[in-house]
Amino acid sequence: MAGRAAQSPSESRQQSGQDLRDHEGRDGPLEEYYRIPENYEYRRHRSLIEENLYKENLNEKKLNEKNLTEKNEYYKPVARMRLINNMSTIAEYPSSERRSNRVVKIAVIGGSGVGKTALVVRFLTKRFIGDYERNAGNLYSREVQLDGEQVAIQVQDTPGVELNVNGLSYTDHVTSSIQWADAVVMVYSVTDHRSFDLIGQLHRLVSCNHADRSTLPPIILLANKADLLHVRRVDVQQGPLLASALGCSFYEVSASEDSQVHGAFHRLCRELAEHRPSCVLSPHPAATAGPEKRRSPLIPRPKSPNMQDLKRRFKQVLSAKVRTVTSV
Ligand SMILES: Nc1nc2c(ncn2[C@@H]2O[C@H](COP(=O)(O)OP(=O)(O)OP(=O)(O)O)[C@@H](O)[C@H]2O)c(=O)[nH]1
Repeated sequence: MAGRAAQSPSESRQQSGQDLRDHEGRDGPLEEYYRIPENYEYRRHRSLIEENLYKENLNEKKLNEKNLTEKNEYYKPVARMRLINNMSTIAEYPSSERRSNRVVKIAVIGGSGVGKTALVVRFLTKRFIGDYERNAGNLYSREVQLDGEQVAIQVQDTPGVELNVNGLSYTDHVTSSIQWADAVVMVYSVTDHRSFDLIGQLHRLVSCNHADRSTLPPIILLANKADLLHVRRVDVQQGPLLASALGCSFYEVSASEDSQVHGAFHRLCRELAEHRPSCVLSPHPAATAGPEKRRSPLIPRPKSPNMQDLKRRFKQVLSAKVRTVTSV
């Protein structure tokens, strides 16, 4: 472990940490924990608007109530969406009471758009993100039970690597993630032969950049998007053949259908435990560091799309009142 970067590549970029509690893919704790409370300002606006509109026009009040209902409904899905969208700002170490002593660091590398982020999010939250947004490299964290031990798994998502005429094209983030990691997940998409073609070179990149150059870290190869049979471009046999040539485990997975994703990540953690049984896992920083800085427990409240409208209407109501007072 000597010589490894103590901090994750994303650590310095994390502006506002948020806790990721044990959500195990269940809606309950997730909603409960990430629910965004109505704030005072909003409640004040709402009551004033309701009161005045009721006096002014019943139909308009109905319309306003509809808006407010939509607004309240708006919070829940947005809160959940932001869990996904803001995972890069989630604290590396959950402030769970069940604090783990150990940390497993995994880097996920592969071509662009192969589904790295979708796989990480699927593994950590059991949810699928259908939207594509090119990522610049985010760190995700979750606590799990691994062979009876509470372990913090940190997964470093990395920007997509490209293959061009000069060879591999990648950012420093990719190499620093490999240096930081205890284990590596290489991903290609079965729908994109180019992403498969660069796996051999990615493997070389890992062997050149891993902190402990004498031995390779545990590596698994994932063939993602297995659900997209109709646009398949990489034969079923090619993946296992390449994996055995490179000496790594192979899984054909689908982040979209949650096929094999969890099993693959768990297998990697087990391999890691077998690989270095005594010093396999980095000690959890909290176990060695002083008291942890307190982090804000909630995700920043999203801006309401109706707030501008509410403010405008609020002003209208007030100016109407002023007019009434002046005319009296
Ligand atoms: N059908 C299907 N779509 C998937 C699967 N995994 C990912 N996708 C979709 O593929 C697109 C790219 O997924 P991402 O997870 O953003 O890919 P990425 O590798 O992180 O991409 P970069 O940020 O460019 O490196 C998204 O639209 C995902 O919804 C899968 O297993 N099946």
